[in-house]
Amino acid sequence: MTILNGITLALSKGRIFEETLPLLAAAGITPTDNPETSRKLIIGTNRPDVRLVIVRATDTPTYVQYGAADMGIAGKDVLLEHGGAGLYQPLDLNIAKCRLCVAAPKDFDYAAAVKRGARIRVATKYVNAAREHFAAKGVHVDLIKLYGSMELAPLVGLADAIVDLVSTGGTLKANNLVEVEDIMPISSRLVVNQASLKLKRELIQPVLEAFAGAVKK
Ligand SMILES: Nc1ncnc2c1ncn2[C@@H]1O[C@H](COP(=O)(O)OP(=O)(O)OP(=O)(O)O)[C@@H](O)[C@H]1O
Ligand SMILES: O=P(O)(O)OC[C@H]1O[C@H](OP(=O)(O)OP(=O)(O)O)[C@H](O)[C@@H]1O
Repeated sequence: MTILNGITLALSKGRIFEETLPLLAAAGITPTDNPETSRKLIIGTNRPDVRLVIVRATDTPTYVQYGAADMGIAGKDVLLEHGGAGLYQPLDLNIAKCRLCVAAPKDFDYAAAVKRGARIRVATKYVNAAREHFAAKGVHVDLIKLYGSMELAPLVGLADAIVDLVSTGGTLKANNLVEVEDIMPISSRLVVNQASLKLKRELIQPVLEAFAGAVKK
């Protein structure tokens, strides 16, 4: 349940939590525990009217959609798969930046396979974004849903290619894969429950403005 006289913000551990700390600081919010070391899933802050809930990155939009959290921070990749129902997305926070791309083993000629209209087996966690991308390009694919370690799939014959997030390119390189198509840039967005925005505007609006002022261009 959300706190009636306050706001609940859903965050995932790791890069989103770390990169959100400066934004929270700009809004005058300091968490009282570190989710990396604490096992607590509800974390208080220096402000009695603001609390954090620690969720899986892919679950953030769901908590906010159903009002279990008033606000949250989620990657565009996650929002594309969720669909965005019930969510207001007022702000690109420009954090957790990476890109969604198609990658394949060095010896797989992706361009040639596309050209001859072959059916390509693609493993990914991002089936909605992948389906849309390949449909727009007229590429025939069989999508295989995975929940992580996509880079392994082409190495063991599960797929010809993958759709995954890339940042430094280090993970692709370590697994002898190369990027063959860029799909879109990814960053994390602030999401707000549409009802909370109306009912708790006086609490949410200042946080929104502080975040907007602290966003790095
Ligand atoms: N290598 C990366 N560099 C920068 N940002 C990234 C990178 N990988 C993922 N992200 C972004 O950070 C978000 C959170 O990633 P994180 O690794 O914390 O969760 P996850 O392991 O992908 O999700 P889940 O725990 O639900 O499986 C992703 O949704 C994406 O938008
Ligand atoms: O291009 P790079 O800088 O190597 O980053 C890309 C990797 O980052 C993400 O994984 P993450 O680090 O989130 O691991 P996880 O999916 O196991 O959480 C993504 O799924 C890639 O595997």
